[in-house]
Amino acid sequence: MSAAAPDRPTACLALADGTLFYGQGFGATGQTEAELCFNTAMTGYQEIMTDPSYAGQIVTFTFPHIGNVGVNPEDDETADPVAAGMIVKWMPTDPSNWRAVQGLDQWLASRGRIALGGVDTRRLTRAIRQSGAPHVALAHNPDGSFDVEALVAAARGFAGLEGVDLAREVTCAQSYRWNEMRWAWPDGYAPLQDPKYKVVALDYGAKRNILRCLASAGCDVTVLPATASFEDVMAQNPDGVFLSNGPGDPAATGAYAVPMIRQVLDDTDLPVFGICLGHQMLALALGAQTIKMNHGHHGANHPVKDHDTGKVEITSMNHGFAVDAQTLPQGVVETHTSLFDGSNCGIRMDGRPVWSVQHHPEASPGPQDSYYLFERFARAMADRAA
Ligand SMILES: NC(=O)CC[C@H](N)C(=O)O
Repeated sequence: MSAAAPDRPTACLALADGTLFYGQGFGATGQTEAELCFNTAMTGYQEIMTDPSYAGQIVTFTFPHIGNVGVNPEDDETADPVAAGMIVKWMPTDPSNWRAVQGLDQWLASRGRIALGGVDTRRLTRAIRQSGAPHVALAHNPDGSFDVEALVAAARGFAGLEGVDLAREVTCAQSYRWNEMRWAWPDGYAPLQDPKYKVVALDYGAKRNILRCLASAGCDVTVLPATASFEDVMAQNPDGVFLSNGPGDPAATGAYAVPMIRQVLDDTDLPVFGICLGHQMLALALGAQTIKMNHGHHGANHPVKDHDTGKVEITSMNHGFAVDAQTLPQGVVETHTSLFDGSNCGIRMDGRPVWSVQHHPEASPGPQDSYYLFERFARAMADRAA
């Protein structure tokens, strides 16, 4: 199939500035509004689409061949796709992989997610880089008729992600215990074995592989809803507290998450570990500020420097906000920075086992260079118990 827009387009993407991209629709029909980002990962589209951190966003994949391996039940990061939609250069071909149970097209359709294929994703990516992540409306209509003015108006009407607490929408309704470890060939996910540390994980939109990595590092994880109180956390009698990734504006989620984290820091000596939104929550609780980035970081090959060891880790990234390193208070050390743009990628409290990173060490999808952070968390809990 051609990468050029088909003669009779069945989907249309409108940017708030009025730019239009026509192509071929797949997945669900209808219309959706969101912020648009691009992701440079070459693999892992199913994990990306089901990462709850993508709520409120449509993902443009810069890698042109997306959908080739279909979808399977093991690679979901949560029960349903959470990204609002997807944009690809080439229309997906029939899946060819022994793990596939469904094609990407049917999977998206059955889960109500709209997709657009056959557009020039390089042009779209350049537009995002130059002008910042745009607000967009994406319509898929098999009869090919589009009210373009209404579509542009819908894009302009999208309120954006700033000030929006999306963690509340994707968090679990009730607490639960996690009981699965990381994937190991040939057996797949093994059940939790011999956990040594009791960990409470605050679910702001947690990816399953984070919970698996914690389990593989020896943690018996109880997942609590994002709005859990300090008392709810302490009722679990934890050895450590984990703050998950998640969607939306950290400042908005911080309105209720920060006071709880502050109390953990003030009233306990528990090790604390945060990832992505959890990193931003910890930074806010320590008195720093977060900022909206131009087009964020979304990919699986981002170099990050660990200042403690001098080592560079190749990481998985997905964030549109960042911790403003200029606002880190005394007693908080910048531990990691992005080698792409120098933005903050990690902090730690001086002299305490309290730290967090902006990147995704669970790497689903992505390289596994940063798994050591889970083991470091386990060691901190062991040291505290000793
Ligand atoms: N992956 C995440 O946890 C993302 C955090 C936050 N929503 C951001 O976009 O920066």
